[in-house]
Amino acid sequence: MKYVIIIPDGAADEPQESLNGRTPLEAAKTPAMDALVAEGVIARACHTPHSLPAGSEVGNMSLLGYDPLKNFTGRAPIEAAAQGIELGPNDWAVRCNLVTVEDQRMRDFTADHIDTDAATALLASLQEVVAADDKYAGALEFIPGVSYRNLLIWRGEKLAPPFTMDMQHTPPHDLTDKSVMNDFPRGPGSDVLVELMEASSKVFENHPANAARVAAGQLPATNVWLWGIGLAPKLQPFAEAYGPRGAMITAVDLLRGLANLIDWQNLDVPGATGYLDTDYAAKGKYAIDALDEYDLVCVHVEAPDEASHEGNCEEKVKAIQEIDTHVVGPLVEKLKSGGDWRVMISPDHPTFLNTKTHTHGNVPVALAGTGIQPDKFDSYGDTNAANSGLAFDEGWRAMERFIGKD
Ligand SMILES: O=C(O)[C@@H](CO)OP(=O)(O)O
Repeated sequence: MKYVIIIPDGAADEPQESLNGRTPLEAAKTPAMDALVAEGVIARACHTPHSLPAGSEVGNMSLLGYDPLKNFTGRAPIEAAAQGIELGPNDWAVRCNLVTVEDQRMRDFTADHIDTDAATALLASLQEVVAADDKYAGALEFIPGVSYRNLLIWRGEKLAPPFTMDMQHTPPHDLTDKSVMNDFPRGPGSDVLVELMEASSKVFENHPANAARVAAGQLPATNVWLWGIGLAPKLQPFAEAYGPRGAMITAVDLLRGLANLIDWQNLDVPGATGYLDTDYAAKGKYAIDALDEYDLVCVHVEAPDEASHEGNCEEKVKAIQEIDTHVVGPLVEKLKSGGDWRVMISPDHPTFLNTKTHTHGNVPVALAGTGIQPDKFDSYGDTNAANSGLAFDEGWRAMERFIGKD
């Protein structure tokens, strides 16, 4: 049996006035996804339990078949796993966005999609300041990632951090256009993170990397925004838990990290950006090739989520259509030319265009292929999922149904 999972990140949404009351998934032309539902089933799943953040970190863990209520220990340590960063039992990882805050409002949680070189230069300067300050005892390491997605590692053996998981922190993509005043890290032990954010403002203010950005008509990175703290998780290898040997295609460290943690191979695809300009066709092609080698191939596409964070309905619909044309269609054609197969399509969480952010709630899940008896639905979308008799209230259990273990 060959298995394919396709994750259109954040694709689930509410009905939109501009789409005549349809949701983006319903308005998009998705013949390949609709055909899968027509020959298979549509269900709904909740991948983000209410007691946890409605984030991709929780949603994707659940989607890959791991109960987040038992396994989730924070977002940043998953991203650290993507970079092969070893975390000891007392080491904390913290997500370190580069952001643009203006007049205490979150103008851009990506600092205008800052380029990786500028991000690296800014973080290197911040690292120098922190390294020279004895009170941090050499315990803090700012690690550049890609663009605005970076990390801070806090080595607990050198200096026990004052915070715990009880500290509250807000993802900057939840703050677009909003005041940041009440959303700095807060609660016991948070002062040190607020202090680092303030220190970064001073270091970045007159930094040459920012000067060059402003001269080029781009927004500067005004400071780091720290969130997503956590300790290293331990996940059972997927092959041990479910059987198939998997591979992941994604542009973002969060999914790469999850893949590393469950012992899947990460496959690099040139042109995969994690944004609206990603090369959808390249992702589809690499996934097709990977099926020759792996039992299971997962393709994650970040674009629908990014369009939602920008409140851009047209781009969201377009991203969904591109996924259908260049990823779902060609992959299903390849699967049907071979032996037994199954496909699952599921977003990780809804991302509402209206609020520009994630929300808890159900996502539509399409399941099709060998041994899956069709239901009465014939198109992929949020309303059909809501009306389906098949629901995975614990979203991670959809994997058991997909693999045939339930
Ligand atoms: O990586 C991130 O910072 C966010 C926004 O880009 O991603 P997601 O919305 O998928 O959590």
